[in-house]
Amino acid sequence: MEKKLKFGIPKGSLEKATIELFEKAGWTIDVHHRNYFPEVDDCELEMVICRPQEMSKYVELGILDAGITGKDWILENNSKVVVVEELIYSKVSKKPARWVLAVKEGSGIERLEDLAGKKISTELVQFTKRFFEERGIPVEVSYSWGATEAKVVQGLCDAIVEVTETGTTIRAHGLKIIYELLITYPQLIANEKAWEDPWKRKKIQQIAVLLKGALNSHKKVGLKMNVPASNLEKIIAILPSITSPTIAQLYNKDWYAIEVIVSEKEVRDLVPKLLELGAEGIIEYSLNKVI
Ligand SMILES: Nc1ncnc2c1ncn2[C@@H]1O[C@H](COP(=O)(O)OP(=O)(O)OP(=O)(O)O)[C@@H](O)[C@H]1O
Ligand SMILES: O=P(O)(O)OC[C@H]1O[C@H](OP(=O)(O)OP(=O)(O)O)[C@H](O)[C@@H]1O
Ligand SMILES: [Mg+2]
Repeated sequence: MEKKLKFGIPKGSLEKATIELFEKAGWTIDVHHRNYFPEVDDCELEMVICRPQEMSKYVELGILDAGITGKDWILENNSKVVVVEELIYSKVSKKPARWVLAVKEGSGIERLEDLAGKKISTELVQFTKRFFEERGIPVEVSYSWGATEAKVVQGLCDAIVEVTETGTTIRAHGLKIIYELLITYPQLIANEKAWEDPWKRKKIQQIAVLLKGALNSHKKVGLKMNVPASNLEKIIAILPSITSPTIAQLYNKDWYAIEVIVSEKEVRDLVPKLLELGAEGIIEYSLNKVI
């Protein structure tokens, strides 16, 4: 029988970034209009689009073998799953999403203790309840279906526990962050039984390595150049190489070819220095993966 791994793609905030990451990693995922079972160009994979809030429950139950969701929802659900890899990406940036406690500017609420007896609105109810219980601060936590920032502005609650990436929404509502509860990244999680199955584990690891490799190549480029033997050491000394440089002697010449991976923004300062030291034929190329 043909083997397949059932893999969950998060719907919503992370969907686009996740599909783009898979593309860079080598898998094309085609989402057909209003269909939650996208096509993927790998007969060993079956993709399912699933709400990130529920993903860890499905992975824990084995309905999905593996999937990607935020650390926040795994903690909220208290799910028993294998965390295979933390993947550093977000909705629009590589910055982490942060769950913060925010209040109306001028509310007089400055510290966690000031919230005793007050109302908090959030999507992350269980996590927030546990957070305040552990600190012995009695608060009333109620579930918000979204657009949470508006609720504190309207006076429906005294504070919110909300996720923020760029800070735009918090700023747009004139809110003030008074505490950071959790930094969250997407995590690749696996069902415990699936992880014990050698075929499934290998497939999950293949995905993890390639997704990580695709993320590692972010804002990095490859540089290739020829350098005279007389300046080889000087040139190597100024190369901010992420990996050790590859060096090969050119045929029949007192010259060497050097290849390095550097961060994209270092190139503009590096190139003039390399030219000064006699480097020639400098080539910069983009990278898909760094593994
Ligand atoms: N603006 C954001 N920037 C970065 N990450 C976010 C943002 N909003 C949500 N996330 C992260 O994406 C995951 C899913 O978010 P969330 O639970 O809010 O659902 P959603 O994808 O935003 O759906 P919807 O768009 O319907 O609200 C969570 O792990 C969360 O941390
Ligand atoms: O810091 P920022 O970059 O502004 O991002 C934060 C906003 O993004 C999410 O909203 P989402 O789009 O998920 O809407 P929702 O309120 O319907 O969940 C989150 O709930 C914040 O409102
Ligand atoms: Mg949301």
